[in-house]
Amino acid sequence: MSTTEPAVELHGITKRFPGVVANHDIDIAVAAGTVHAIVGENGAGKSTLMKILYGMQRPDEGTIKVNGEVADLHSPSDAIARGIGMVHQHFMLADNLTVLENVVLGAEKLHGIGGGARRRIREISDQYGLGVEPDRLVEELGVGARQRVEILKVLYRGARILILDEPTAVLVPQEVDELFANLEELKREGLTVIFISHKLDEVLKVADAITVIRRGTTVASADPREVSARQLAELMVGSELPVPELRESTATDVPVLTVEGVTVRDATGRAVVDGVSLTIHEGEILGIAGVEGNGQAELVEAIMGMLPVESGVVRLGEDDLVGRSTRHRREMGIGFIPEDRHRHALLLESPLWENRVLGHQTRSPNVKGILIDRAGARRDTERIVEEYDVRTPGIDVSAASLSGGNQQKLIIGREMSGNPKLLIAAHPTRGVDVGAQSAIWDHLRRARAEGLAVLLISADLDELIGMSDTLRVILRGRLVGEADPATITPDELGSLMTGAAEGSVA
Ligand SMILES: Nc1ncnc2c1ncn2[C@@H]1O[C@H](COP(=O)(O)OP(=O)(O)OP(=O)(O)O)[C@@H](O)[C@H]1O
Repeated sequence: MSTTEPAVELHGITKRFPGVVANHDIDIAVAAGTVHAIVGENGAGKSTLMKILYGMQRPDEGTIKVNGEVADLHSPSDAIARGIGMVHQHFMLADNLTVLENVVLGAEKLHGIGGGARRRIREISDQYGLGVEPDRLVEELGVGARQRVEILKVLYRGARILILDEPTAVLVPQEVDELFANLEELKREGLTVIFISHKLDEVLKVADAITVIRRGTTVASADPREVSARQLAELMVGSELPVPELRESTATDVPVLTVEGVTVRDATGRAVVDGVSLTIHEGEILGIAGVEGNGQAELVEAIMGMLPVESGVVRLGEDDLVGRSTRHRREMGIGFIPEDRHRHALLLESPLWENRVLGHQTRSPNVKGILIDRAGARRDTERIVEEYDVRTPGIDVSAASLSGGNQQKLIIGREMSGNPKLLIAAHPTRGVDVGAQSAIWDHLRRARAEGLAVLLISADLDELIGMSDTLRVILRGRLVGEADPATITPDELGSLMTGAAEGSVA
């Protein structure tokens, strides 16, 4: 470890929200020129801490030092002025603009909007091996390339300290390797990277130092050369490292979901889902692997009735779903965990118990006659909070006040209630810590043993391989391959997903 001044020192940081102490007396020193990982359970306080360091939130107590100087950060622009940049998990780029336009937006004063800016972008791209082309349209770029644009955007503004929020959640293994190579470049140039991750094996691979946060406070510093993923998980949650595994098949030959020749077109007439056929049986989990943006989201939306299908058949059991509303489909027995929980699964400003009712307002225990049964809904929300370990001070706080992982646990509890026949699960454990993830996998396994059919979409290839009975690969809207989850490795699956390998891997 370097003996120079730490790039960032957080000392005695405390942040309170009504009913919750999100950060309590946190001390962290991040050495300059290193990659420093922050790990911890859902709700441990990681995002809050990063928001404080990026000036988005003010601590109630404590001091922040940047390069040895006390920094009073009132806003992200204060943070940027100190050389701190943040790359959010949800990319914030405008699709219909070029890379250059995206990068200079709001930073026109630095190098203009023309040749000077283009030169600077090329310079940064070359310096750190980012491979960013200033004149490409962002919509033409894959996920990994977009992330590199986000990183470049931050560097363009002069950041020497980068905060990355779960940067690998959306990447396939090959892209993760590329990102890590980029981080090495940044380090070599003396930059400092702080990142949050739930993927402990990746943390061990790339971090120089690890800080574990538990229930709002720093409980340990771990040396990645000396701890195992299991030990790290134990430091975080005090329990064993789970593995997603289900080998004994419970699949029957009773079809629950039948999709035949389904095609969906986007506004420009392009087939985003192109003649997709699949069947999921009782007790079967069918996983779909694909690089984001290859039609899996549209397939899910077509099955849920959120996008019209141009042709093809979608059946639940014997019942034709085409033309039915999303609400009707839910009432027929489909649970739905959408990809974008903020847009499609939660009313952020509403209390947890109202979110329990959302999408389930016509079903027990939420109704009595034709009226909402407030007491019934509240009781059932308490049950979900208990069974799914949703960390919250109560069921009357707003969904917005929960940490990301705890919001997700609430949604899963809601969608698993009422014993659905089919569960459509898009990235069910994204942003969820290892302990909660294993609990969710257990819930899914149990429901599967009782006959639940699941369509699983996930960017977490270990989850996809570990949980699926049947594994299909989607590429440019078509199902292009089938893989055997018992034998395929994440790397092989990643190659199928990017089209680098053809056909099926037995
Ligand atoms: N704006 C807010 N209002 C009230 N409580 C909040 C707010 N933001 C965060 N909290 C609470 O602070 C605690 C820490 O949340 P934070 O989002 O920092 O956790 P996290 O470690 O990032 O979790 P995750 O891994 O689930 O994203 C949680 O109990 C959360 O409910």
